Amino acid sequence: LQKYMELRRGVKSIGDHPGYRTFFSGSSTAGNFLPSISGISPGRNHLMKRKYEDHRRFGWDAYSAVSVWPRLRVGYRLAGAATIKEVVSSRARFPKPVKQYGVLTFFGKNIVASEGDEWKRYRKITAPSFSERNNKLVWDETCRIMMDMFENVWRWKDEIAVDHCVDITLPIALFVIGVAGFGRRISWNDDLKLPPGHRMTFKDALHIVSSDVFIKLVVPKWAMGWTQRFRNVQIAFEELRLYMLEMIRSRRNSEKKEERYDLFSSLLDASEDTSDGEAKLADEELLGNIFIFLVAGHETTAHTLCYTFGLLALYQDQQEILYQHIKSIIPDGRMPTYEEMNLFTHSMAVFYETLRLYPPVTGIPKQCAEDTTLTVSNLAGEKKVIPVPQGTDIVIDTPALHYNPRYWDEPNEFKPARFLDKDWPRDAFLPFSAGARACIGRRFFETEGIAILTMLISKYKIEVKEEPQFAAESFEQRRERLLANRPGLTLTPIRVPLVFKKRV
Ligand code: HEM
Repeated sequence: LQKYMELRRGVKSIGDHPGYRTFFSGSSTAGNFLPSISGISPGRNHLMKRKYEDHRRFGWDAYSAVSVWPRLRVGYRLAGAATIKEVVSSRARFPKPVKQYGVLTFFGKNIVASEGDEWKRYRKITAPSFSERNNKLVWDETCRIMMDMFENVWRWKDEIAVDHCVDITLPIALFVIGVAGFGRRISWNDDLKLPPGHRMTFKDALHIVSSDVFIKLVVPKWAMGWTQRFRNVQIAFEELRLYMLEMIRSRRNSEKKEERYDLFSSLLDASEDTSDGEAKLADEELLGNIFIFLVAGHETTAHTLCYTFGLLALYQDQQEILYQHIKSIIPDGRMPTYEEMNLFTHSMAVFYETLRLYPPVTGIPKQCAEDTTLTVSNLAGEKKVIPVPQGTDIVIDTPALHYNPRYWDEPNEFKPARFLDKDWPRDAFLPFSAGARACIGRRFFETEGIAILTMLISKYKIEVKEEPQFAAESFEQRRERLLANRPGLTLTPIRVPLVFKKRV
């Protein structure tokens, strides 16, 4: 009865604006496991599963979500471009709920898990690291990694089949962040000997930390010794920390400082330069921030590449358009250069269309800092002012925004050309968020992604791997199977089996 009264109070505080009324909130631990059950939980992964459908059902581009366990939570899920713009541009009124990110501070405080003056300081110190010189490094190193893969791993074979495309995209993204983030070249056939005093190579530590970070997030400290996998994760975290401290020490001690443009070195330099009176980063903060670049930049990139390859395998006509465009810029198949990056407009359009359909971050949380209101609208063009009490959870529902038919014609279709139109609706495309807290690594990803896509498509044709058990499926069934996803740290493709065929 008490919970029922709480629910009534919550619903009243938002003027009974339509939406979910459930026992568990969608973002609670239980809500992350339970399926959709009326009155109990909106369901696991419901933002991506429902896309725009809940907004259509509740009649507005913002619906409410009121839940009572373990405490009363009142929230809105936004899918209207103008309302979202208002939220992301008012950082003081709608700050980031940093408590939800506390678990990302194992190595130290950082730019993702902070707000207010602390965040401002981190952003100011880290932003210059994402420089033009770093982008060029990203481009050159990505091309080198791809060439290394063609020559030494694929050995220019006519056909390469993979059971799950992330088996390729995760290592590529890891190698790029390894060199452009940490300043350490690691490669496909890396058989580095274990350095003295270490229990794991840098490559293994980086790989385990970035792919199993969720274990560290969900398993309590006292249970980390329970299984071999947990133990390895624990060791990998300790080892990565050790490697990073060694890197800091060796660079501080080296007499002649060579010019380096990886994020780690730039951050180290910036944190030592206190000429403008800014307090320098403590070692813990340096570790915290560089670690967060690894977490934020690895999986997002790898999963986006995986969806891109999957979509191009399904839509052969789109792949051919892309191939012809790439060929028109590098007809002789040579290595593309960083200076040419902006010419690959079709490659960028393919990425944007992939990110529209499969945004890696499906809900961007904000919290309301004061009693206020928001204006929302709907498909019929009606407007309404809704009350937003202090403490309301706001979620920018990227899948709903990206599939909202007000902005996107045939939203379920894969049509990269929509991004070639100079008037495409920028405010309705938020895979990198927007405003002051937008992704700082956007250009890093775009540089890396375009280099990978351009090199791969110019040399190989991507097809769906044929498997006898799926021989009779329709195109729609095949698309659904290939692009099926589950929630993880970021939206995670389940299994994308592909074949890469060498172009003649
Ligand atoms: C497809 C690729 C990527 C996507 C879709 C993506 C998406 C996002 C989103 C949605 C946010 C806002 C998160 C929030 O408000 O909680 C964000 C923030 C951030 N991203 Fe990315 N990201 C990508 C790649 C990268 C890369 C490659 C890096 C670094 C190398 C990076 C570093 C960061 C950092 C440090 C922040 C926090 C910025 C701040 O709070 O000031 N991201 N990203």
